[in-house]
Amino acid sequence: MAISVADMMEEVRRKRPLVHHITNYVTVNDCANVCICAGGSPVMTDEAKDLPEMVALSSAVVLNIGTLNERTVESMTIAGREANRNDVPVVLDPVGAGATSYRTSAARLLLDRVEVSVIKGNSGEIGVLAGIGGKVRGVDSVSGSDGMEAAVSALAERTGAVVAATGKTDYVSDGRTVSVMGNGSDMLETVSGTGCMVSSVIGCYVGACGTSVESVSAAISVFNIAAEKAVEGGKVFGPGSFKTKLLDSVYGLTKDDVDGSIRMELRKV
Ligand SMILES: Nc1ncnc2c1ncn2[C@@H]1O[C@H](COP(=O)(O)OP(=O)(O)O)[C@@H](O)[C@H]1O
Ligand SMILES: Cc1ncsc1CCOP(=O)(O)O
Ligand SMILES: [Mg+2]
Repeated sequence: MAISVADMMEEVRRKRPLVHHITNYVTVNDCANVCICAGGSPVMTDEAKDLPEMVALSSAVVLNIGTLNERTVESMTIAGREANRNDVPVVLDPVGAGATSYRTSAARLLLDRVEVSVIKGNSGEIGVLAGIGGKVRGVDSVSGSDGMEAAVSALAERTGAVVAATGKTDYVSDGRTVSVMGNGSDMLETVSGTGCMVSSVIGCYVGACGTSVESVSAAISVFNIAAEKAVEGGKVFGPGSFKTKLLDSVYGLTKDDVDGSIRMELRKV
């Protein structure tokens, strides 16, 4: 029988996967904290000499190009290749792909150099990488979600990765199955880094439960249900209090919260 989202949440908390990140300097602390709240153990390092041992110890590697530069793209290549050698899943967050040609080519270069297990971006970034013409301004998607179900499936089929596109509706596919999810809160758009945080939570879930449409979807659902619960608590007065409540809510989410709120549909491609 397939393992439920609530059971995967418990599995992550039980296994406490070590999630290695090379990520951006805007949201790095939020990624570390959400990783702990979700049940994982974060570590951030991008020094080439530190990478082989750290990656070998890790349950997952998250590569986030939000504040990329020539040195960190090389570090991401080293970390990704070490992860491949050690059978450690790699999550790529192509932040800002499509906004500039440098970001788009860096995302493509990493996909060429590294066997990536999960590609997770907003709908604009995934639209660009899938070739359906998403629009990205800075790090934000300015495209709608038209065609995303086909886009995630096509990119998954082309790359062999599980592909996730986030937004008001979230889509995840491995090229055979697509999951379509409707949890979340529009408050998530008022805080920088919620997409980066989702990538860290995905790192926890693939690290503890393996890479699949189900585990990636579970991570997104847990994060988005936590956002709903944060707002329902009545103590959110704006983006600042929302971010604090969001972390509390990821930390305290119960199996009943998940089972009572989840909005996820699995479809065959
Ligand atoms: N309008 C919305 N309503 C509900 N959830 C949203 C909305 N926009 C984004 N989200 C959620 O916020 C998180 C970040 O998604 P997104 O804004 O697409 O990424 P990014 O921050 O990388 O641009 C995801 O969990 C996504 O499902
Ligand atoms: C604002 C900004 N600039 C470079 S990285 C970054 C954070 C992006 O976070 P997210 O992808 O979660 O919106
Ligand atoms: Mg993002």
